[in-house]
Amino acid sequence: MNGPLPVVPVSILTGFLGAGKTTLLNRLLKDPELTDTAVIINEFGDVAIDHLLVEASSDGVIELSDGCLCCTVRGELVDTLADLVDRMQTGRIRPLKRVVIETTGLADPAPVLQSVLGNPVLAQNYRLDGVVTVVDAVNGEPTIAGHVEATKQVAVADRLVIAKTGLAKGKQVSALSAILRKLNPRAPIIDGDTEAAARADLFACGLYDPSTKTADVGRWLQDEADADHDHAHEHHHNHDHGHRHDLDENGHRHHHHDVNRHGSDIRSFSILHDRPIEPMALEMFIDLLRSAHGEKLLRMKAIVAVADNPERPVVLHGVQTVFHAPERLPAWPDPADRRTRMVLITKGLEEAFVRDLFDAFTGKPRVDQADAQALAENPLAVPGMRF
Ligand SMILES: Nc1nc2c(ncn2[C@@H]2O[C@H](COP(=O)(O)OP(=O)(O)OP(=O)(O)O)[C@@H](O)[C@H]2O)c(=O)[nH]1
Repeated sequence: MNGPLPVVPVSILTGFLGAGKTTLLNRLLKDPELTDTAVIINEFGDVAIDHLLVEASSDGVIELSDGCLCCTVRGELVDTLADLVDRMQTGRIRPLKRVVIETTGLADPAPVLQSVLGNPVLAQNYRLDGVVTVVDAVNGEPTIAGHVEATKQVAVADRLVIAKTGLAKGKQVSALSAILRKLNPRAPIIDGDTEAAARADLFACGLYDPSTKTADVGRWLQDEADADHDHAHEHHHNHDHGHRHDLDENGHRHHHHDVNRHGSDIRSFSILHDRPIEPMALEMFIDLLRSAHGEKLLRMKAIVAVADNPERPVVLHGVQTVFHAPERLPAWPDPADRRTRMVLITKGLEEAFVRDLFDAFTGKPRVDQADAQALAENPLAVPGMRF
């Protein structure tokens, strides 16, 4: 390619677990204005599902499922952005018009911003063109109250999109809007069901300017810039280790090592299953998990081979106590891998318990475990949850 490449705008799409980021992205990617957009998805956990569900051409979606935001950001994200420049320069891909980075729901957005804003090499080819934060109309208020990451995601935003307004009750949306306004006085609040949330210009925010945000935002970014220096040194010695980071109540980040733990009791794990699952067994497993432990289930995402039609997998989404209506896909996104994959992010709920429950319903025998028949006698049911 001749001549310098145009500087590519980078958008950050964030929001807590299950808020509706991928749904919004899928809608936006239908806008022809967003052709030649690269999407970088960072998933928390060891089995990635999101990239299968983003309806863009597969070579336009890059998956970073390292699981650790600050490692990913300092390493893989920067490498990925640099690699895209290289591919554009050597003509292997067409010049990109935009890059969208969808963070994990548990992401502290400050390190993501800092790595794009603060990297002198990337700054030659990219400019940070704004942060879009999705907030769940139903779960948003308790989520912000309970998770400092969610507060930070709101505070750094240039645009706040409230998703699932159609599911909200009473004054839920106005109460949530008042909270958002306090945390972020300037960002427009957009109803996710309106046309404004379906057009590419949602992403065109103009050069990211922390001075338009609350004083907290500037402080968090400064913390990251300072941590960058120490962290680079630390990683030089510890690169192969897992990693976790906790935020204290002021949003300061502390580093620890363990790949799938963000808080002391937050865990991510996955379940893989080779054989199609009977619809009834699946239904009962979900019913029991949701009704008995929904509060501890921050997120559940699954692509499932159901025995009644294994060629057409079912996608399941659980967000705390809310289970969304299951969706039948027309076919497997990757025909070479038709295994059931389930990713769970829990707070205070043990992996072994969930695995045993799943095994009981899918027929894996265990002498010390109630079988599916016994568990089936539990009369709990989720309205609308039928396969
Ligand atoms: N009714 C309704 N459901 C929605 C809306 N937005 C998202 N959902 C549902 O909410 C669930 C989670 O949506 P996703 O888009 O996967 O959420 P996410 O923020 O990408 O989730 P993570 O990547 O796990 O953090 C899915 O079942 C969606 O269909 C909305 O505006 N209205």
